Amino acid sequence: MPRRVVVIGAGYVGLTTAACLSMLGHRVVCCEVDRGKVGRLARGEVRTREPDLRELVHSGLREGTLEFTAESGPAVSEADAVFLCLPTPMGEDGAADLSALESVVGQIGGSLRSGCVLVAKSTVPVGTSAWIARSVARSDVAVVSNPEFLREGSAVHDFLYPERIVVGAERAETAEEVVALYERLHAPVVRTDRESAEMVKYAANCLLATKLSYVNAVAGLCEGAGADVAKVTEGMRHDPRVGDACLAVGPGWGGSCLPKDARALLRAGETVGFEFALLRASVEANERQRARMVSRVAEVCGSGPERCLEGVRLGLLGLVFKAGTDDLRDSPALAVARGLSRLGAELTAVDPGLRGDEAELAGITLVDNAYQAAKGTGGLVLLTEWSGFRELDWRRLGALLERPVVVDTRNHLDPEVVRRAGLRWCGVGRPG
Ligand SMILES: NC(=O)c1ccc[n+]([C@@H]2O[C@H](COP(=O)([O-])OP(=O)(O)OC[C@H]3O[C@@H](n4cnc5c(N)ncnc54)[C@H](O)[C@@H]3O)[C@@H](O)[C@H]2O)c1
Ligand SMILES: O=c1ccn([C@@H]2O[C@H](COP(=O)(O)OP(=O)(O)O[C@H]3O[C@H](CO)[C@@H](O)[C@H](O)[C@H]3O)[C@@H](O)[C@H]2O)c(=O)[nH]1
Repeated sequence: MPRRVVVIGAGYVGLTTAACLSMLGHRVVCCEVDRGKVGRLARGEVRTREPDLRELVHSGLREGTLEFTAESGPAVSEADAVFLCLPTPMGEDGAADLSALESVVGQIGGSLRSGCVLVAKSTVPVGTSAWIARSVARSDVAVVSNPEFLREGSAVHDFLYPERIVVGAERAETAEEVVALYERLHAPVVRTDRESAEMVKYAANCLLATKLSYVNAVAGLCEGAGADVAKVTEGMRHDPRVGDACLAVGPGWGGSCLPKDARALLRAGETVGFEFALLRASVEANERQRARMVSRVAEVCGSGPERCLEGVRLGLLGLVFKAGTDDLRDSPALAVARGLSRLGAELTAVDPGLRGDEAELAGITLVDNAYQAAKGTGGLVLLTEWSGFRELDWRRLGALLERPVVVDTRNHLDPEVVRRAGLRWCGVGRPG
């Protein structure tokens, strides 16, 4: 049955949720504090780089099932369900910063329609939904935890074809109201209490992070032992208990979620007297992985016996945290770039996801293509796995480079193709 839904926050999660729920037949109002963004979205200008998102927003606007506003009051007073899709970034002590959530809950609590369900979709520490319920302090409003599992770069697809929908509620009837919003998705539903739903999200993200740290560590071991991590992971992935996902080595894991969620879970453990040593080791291994990639580039591209990078020009292929996004938040690629810069390297980069006006790029020259990035440099460093990097003309690149070498921190390129063009290819955990 079509419902009146309000989504608060028009970021990756909020805008995707709003656009997809309107596509599923609900009447959606998306509230956003950034008035500039509201104006742009209302005109159909979608800057979030996600496949199919612009088309869904356009269709919702055209059909009149999707609206954008900066004023949440009128919309929430008529809504059957209000989704909180607000940022929960890392606070100073590592815990999730809930200030955006606190301020919105304080603002809207009194305006919610009687019978409305307030849905916490942001990633929040265990106990937050119960806290929201206490703050709203209304027996006629239910608070439900419904964490989101979409990945950037495939947000719309992940929302519309979820592996599972997790709904944590105090009462079965309220859970069913949220489940009904998604009925057209035919996804498996996990019904639970609010606290367990909140924990599912952290436990899942932190397991993925730990798996990534593990595979990066196996790559390090392969180097010393003379094994090839590509063959090792190929041999592992056939076992369904290991699974196919998160086995690609890289310069460490990053993005807006995994690092902050790992820190938040560690902090949450501390507050209840539980030292999550395994997770802490994963976080530390991830820091070492980023540093290891900086050292690797210095070994290969540095000069003199010290392998010094002072004044060495390097071309970087990719800066965003993974291919398919424009997101630089906690990007391992950017962290490695900064590490190289601290050692005195001069950096030119290309990234198909970036426009060039990003503040985080301080000191890195962004150019339009890999050939410009390579020209006159003492080596290329591949940091993000954009598919276009596989199609490059390596002979042409080799001729432009002062030193024909590429450090591939993601084992993304075909080493034979690169070598046939006369360049040295250095991967991670692989011979060469
Ligand atoms: N990005 C992801 O892939 C992803 C996936 C699953 C879950 N999450 C979680 O979802 C939550 C949101 O993440 P995101 O990546 O969409 O964040 P985001 O930073 O992309 O978007 C948040 C939006 O909320 C807006 N906002 C801030 N304060 C507001 C207020 N008072 N009123 C209205 N709007 C306000 C911001 O302007 C911004 O547009 C976080 O808890 C995150 O951990 C993110
Ligand atoms: O085989 C892999 C897979 C990922 N990564 C890296 O790991 C990080 C995270 O990747 P990914 O999980 O694809 O990105 P996100 O979009 O941040 O998605 C994660 O974080 C979201 C926010 O919580 C969750 O909803 C998703 O389920 C969870 O996968 C990135 O730096 C990737 O480059 C690898 O190095 N190798």
